[in-house]
Amino acid sequence: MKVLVSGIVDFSTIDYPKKCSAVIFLYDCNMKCPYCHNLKHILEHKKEMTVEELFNNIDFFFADAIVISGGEPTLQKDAIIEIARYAKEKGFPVKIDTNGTNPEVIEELVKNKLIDYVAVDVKCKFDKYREFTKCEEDGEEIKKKILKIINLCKNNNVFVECRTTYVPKIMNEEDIEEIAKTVKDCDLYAIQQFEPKDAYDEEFRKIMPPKEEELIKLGKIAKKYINNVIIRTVNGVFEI
Ligand SMILES: C[S@@+](CC[C@H](N)C(=O)[O-])C[C@H]1O[C@@H](n2cnc3c(N)ncnc32)[C@H](O)[C@@H]1O
Ligand code: SF4
Repeated sequence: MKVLVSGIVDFSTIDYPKKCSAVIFLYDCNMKCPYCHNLKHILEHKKEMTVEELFNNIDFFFADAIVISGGEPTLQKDAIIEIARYAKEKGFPVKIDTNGTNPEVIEELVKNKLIDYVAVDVKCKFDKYREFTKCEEDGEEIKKKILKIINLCKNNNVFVECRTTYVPKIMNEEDIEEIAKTVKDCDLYAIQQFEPKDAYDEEFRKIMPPKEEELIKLGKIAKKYINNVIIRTVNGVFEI
């Protein structure tokens, strides 16, 4: 089985909450989020390797967990199943970052007990989804898929985080309120501070990141519907 890999980070303290993780960035994506700081790198870097070669390329001196990210990792179903199995055999907890478009892939991981933590991005209000992310699905389809992932995780004791990267002017309080109402059953909702530096769309590189006070205000809106809400900023993680 070959995996298409765009990059590896041996050691991260921010990608798997409360753990030091190695992060595997898989090639390609089925969305084109204008704010994405990974997409350009992902599309420009593609290395084919076996799962064994992939793990031989990771320095496990510090890492005690594996994060499978990208790009959109669920586009490589067989590869992520093999990566997760390999990681579990070595005793590592496994987290996946996904845009939620392939719940059947998450189901396969969950049902085979290959995953411990699922982080699903909820990009914006659902009626803006197709225009904002250039995805194939309409907002209602995306909503059903995200809810399916939340249910799957909840029913199988897998921790499920939903998260939104908040871009000022493009998004507003209404987006956060609608998202929070929809994903209210998740274990954790995170509002992430947009970082403009490497945004895929150059117009987004000119947008200032939201201030912490703005994110706290949005967090309080989400908190009306969800118990466990945090904001993630360059300065750290703050509970609301
Ligand atoms: C690059 S995505 C990869 C996984 C998956 N495709 C997804 O969208 O969740 C990983 C995380 O980075 C976040 N992200 C992307 N661009 C960002 C930016 N410019 N500032 C802050 N977070 C960003 C996404 O919202 C997502 O939570
Ligand atoms: S944020 Fe995720 S879904 Fe959006 S373009 Fe980047 S990798 Fe793809």
